[in-house]
This record gives sequence, structure tokens and C-alpha cells, in this order.
Amino acid sequence: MSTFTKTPGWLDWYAQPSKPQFKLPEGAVDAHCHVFGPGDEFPYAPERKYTPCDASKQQLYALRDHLGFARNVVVQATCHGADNRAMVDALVNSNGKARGVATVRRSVTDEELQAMHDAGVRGVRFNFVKRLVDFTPKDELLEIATRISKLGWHVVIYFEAVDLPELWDFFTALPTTIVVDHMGRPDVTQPVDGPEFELFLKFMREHENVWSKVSCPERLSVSGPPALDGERNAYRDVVPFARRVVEEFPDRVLWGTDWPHPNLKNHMPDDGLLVDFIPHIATTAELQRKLLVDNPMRLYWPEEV
Ligand SMILES: O=C(O)c1cc(C(=O)O)oc(=O)c1
Repeated sequence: MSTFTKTPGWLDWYAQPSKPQFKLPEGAVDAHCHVFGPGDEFPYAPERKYTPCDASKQQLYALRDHLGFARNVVVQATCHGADNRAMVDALVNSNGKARGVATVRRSVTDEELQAMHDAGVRGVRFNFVKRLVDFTPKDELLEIATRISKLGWHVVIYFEAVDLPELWDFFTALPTTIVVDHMGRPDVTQPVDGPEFELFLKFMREHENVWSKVSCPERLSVSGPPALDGERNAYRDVVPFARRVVEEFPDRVLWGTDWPHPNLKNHMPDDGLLVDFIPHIATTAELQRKLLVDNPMRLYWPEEV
């Protein structure tokens, strides 16, 4: 019996994903995924905003092999707060096939940062999505960004599109490469060439250190259809947004499954069908290779490039 009780209505990850029809290029990286616990081994943080089902490193790596990915980037999930043990444990048990993104507070010591670096951590995540985290003062975040820049790490930012204007000055003052989670969560019912998404494109256009994950169609989609029941052309309303970013910034985009998909409310995607979303947004072999291999390798395994 687990000590933890899942948030009511929690949707568990999809147990038997199909095999993707899209054949991932050799060496493809799932550049955004998480591990949850298991809670009995790596307890969820007291300050968490949700309690998930467990999703272990073994289950993550089985999914990697099933889908045809070669490597993972494991991003610290907010349900673990700034306790990075589950994520670091996943990295050190990956045979070098996983790198990570941590969450740290200003109290983190240089020794702790170095130990995380040795385990494979290459970035920190700053989260501005209010339903997921409590507010952290910007001076604390800037101090952390300055410290981790010395290790060659980058900053991953997660925010809602409506908050970009207010966060703009802070983001553009950061001294590292910046990676935006899930395209800054656009409202896909608005036009792709409307003012909200145009601001995001301008953010990337004017700042060459800004990258974007073109991930999470299952989270952003309003009209679907979902990646379920054999649907290989899912989340059509998200396609124009992701495709736009891939085509304008082919050397600064990443893709990830977002497994185990925390906080989805209306469906849980079949991850095999989710992989089949990729050729709709990266439509040539060259764009696919950059998105799935060249870009994540440059950012997370630069010593091998
Ligand atoms: O939108 C979300 O609920 C979500 C949550 C987390 C997390 O809790 O870390 O990570 C994500 O990439 C997305």
C-alpha cells in the first residue's frame, strides 16, 4: 500500500501504448519527460499541488525502448518540489542515456550543484504556472541562474501565454540559454498569426538564446481529436502552432512525450499515437533530425557532438 493517495480524478499513464507508425530517427531524444516517485521510495514534496500515480524510471525506460527513443531528458516534476532525488536516481541508473533538469532553491550549495552535474543534470527549471507552484522571488531566480551558468547549464521556463508580457524583462535578462516548455502554452483557439502567438515568436526571433519545446499537444489541444483509438492525425488544432515554430526556428526546437502527463483532465494519450504527431509538425527528414537528434544532443550531450 502506498503512503500517498492520488489527487481525485487523477488519470494514470497509458499502460499499453501502440507502436508508432512514424519511425524515429536513429538516436532520437525524448527531451521532456518525468519520473514520479515511486512515492514510497522518493516521497512527494509536502508543498506539492497534486499527488500523482507512481511512474518509475524502469517504466520510463521501458517506454523509451518501446517507442524507439535512444535517450531521455528527465525534467524535475513539481510534485517533487526541490527534492531532486527521484530524478537524479533515474539519471544515474540510465547507463548515460538520460540527462536532467533540476529545481533548486537559493540554499543549494556548490557541492550539491556539482554532484547533480556529475549525475547528468544540465539545467534548472523556473515555473510560473500558478496552479503548480508557489511564487519564488525573481531576485532568487536570477541568483540561481547566475550560479548555474558557470556550470554551463541552461534555464527551462514554464509559463502561460498571457503572462509573457509581464515576464518578458525577467526572461530576457537571464544569462543562459533559455528553453520554453510547451511553446509557452498558447491558446490554440486564437489565430496562429494573432497577437498572442506573434509575441511568442517575437520573443524567439529577437533572442537567439531562446529555444522552445514543441511538446504537449495533448495539453494544449481544445478540439482534438485525441491520440487514442488508432488516431494518427491527432490534435490538429495544435499543428499550425508547433509547425510554425519548427519551421522558423529549426535549430532551437526540442520535442518530448511529457510522459507520464501530469494533470490531464479529459483523456490520457496513447504515447505511440503521440509520437505519430511529430511528422505533422516537422514535415521533412531534415527537420525531424534537427528536432529529435541534433538539437537535444547539442544542448544535453555537447561532448558527443
Ligand atoms: O501542465 C502541467 O500540469 C505540467 C506539470 C508539470 C510538473 O508538475 O512538473 O510539468 C509539465 O511539464 C506540465
